[in-house]
Amino acid sequence: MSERLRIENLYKVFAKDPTEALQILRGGGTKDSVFGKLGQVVGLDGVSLSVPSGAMYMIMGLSGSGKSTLARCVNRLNEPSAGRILLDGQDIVPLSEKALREVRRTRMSMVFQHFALLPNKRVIENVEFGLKLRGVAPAQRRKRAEEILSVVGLARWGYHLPHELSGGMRQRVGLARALATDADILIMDEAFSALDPLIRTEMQDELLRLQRTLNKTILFITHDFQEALKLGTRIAIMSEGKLVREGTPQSIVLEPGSDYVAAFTREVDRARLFDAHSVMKAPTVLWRGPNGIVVGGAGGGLLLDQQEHVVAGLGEAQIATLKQTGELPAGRGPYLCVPEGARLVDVARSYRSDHAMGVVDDSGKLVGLLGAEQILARIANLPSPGEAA
Ligand SMILES: Nc1ncnc2c1ncn2[C@@H]1O[C@H](COP(=O)(O)OP(=O)(O)OP(=O)(O)O)[C@@H](O)[C@H]1O
Repeated sequence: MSERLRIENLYKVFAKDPTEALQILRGGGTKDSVFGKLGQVVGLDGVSLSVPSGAMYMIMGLSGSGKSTLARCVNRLNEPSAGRILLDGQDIVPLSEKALREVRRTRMSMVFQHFALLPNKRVIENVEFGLKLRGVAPAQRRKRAEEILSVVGLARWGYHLPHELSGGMRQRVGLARALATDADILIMDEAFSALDPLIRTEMQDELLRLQRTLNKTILFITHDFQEALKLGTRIAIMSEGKLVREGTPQSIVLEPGSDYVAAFTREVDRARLFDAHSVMKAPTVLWRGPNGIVVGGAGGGLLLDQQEHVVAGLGEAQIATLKQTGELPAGRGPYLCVPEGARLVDVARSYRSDHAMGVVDDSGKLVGLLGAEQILARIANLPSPGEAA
């Protein structure tokens, strides 16, 4: 996946002259030590990250950790004190105010927590707003706004005023306004945090649905780890202005790397987070012949064709015979195959103790084998069987 946004050693000190604070930070000092010595607040302390094109990239952390400052530096509402922000390879930090306005108008859109709609303008005019700023002709922008309102499920609400809509609907308008400009980067700052829990879940599902077709690069700020896990393709966790952990949701829960991050992961529903790929074992080849390949697994084995697609199961007795004789025995056993992206909760539902279970990729090729022990160990957060504690 190509890189859309890259942040290199970004610092933000809220001070007229950040020189001394930067020296302290670069010399290993902390946000606290800068405040203690200089009375200056550090927003960002040497943050570097890379956002792939099409990512739903979550910036997560406790209040005051620097999430909003990071987002505001990216769209340059905050002036970075040092560092580079590369948008498709171009550093936007040194850009003139005029060039910056152009970047903001055409390349990035914001969705805010409290919607930031114009209260006296109808919904459709709010959605058109970014296009108007870009100088798009009235008829054309109206058509685009109508299209995008129907994408977010508000086709019938265009001629209402924002206050006539519920909170969830207003946030759909905020989303529609951001999507209407066709900017490829969306910055969503706690966009769903003000919504009631049920509406919030609905909006999260809606965003996931939209993202499947829109494929935007989304920087999503949240203080809610569950939201980060649900939406994120990658998560960056911040503390005291620093980026303390970055990775996929599964990798962060598996290896938090610090007590600060581990504290977020305790309540995670592992069965819904982890997939078959994350716990499967590499297939062990037991036999290879002109008619296929036999690989071993819990509850028996699997017979594969030469393309490594599963064609049959082999029971434990048949595997024992094969091991004794070195010949492929007659008779076949039951088997199951699950896609590598299947969540463990669904894998567990289909599990049968007397079936060998294969994990297959999109083309149906076997990529791993799965037994009950691996599934249970991951759900219970125990070391996987065979793994050191
Ligand atoms: N304009 C400002 N002037 C001075 N300090 C600021 C300013 N904006 C933010 N800060 C400070 O920078 C630090 C990071 O704040 P920021 O708002 O980025 O955190 P956050 O993780 O987004 O928190 P929250 O979830 O509460 O919004 C905090 O210590 C905050 O007090």
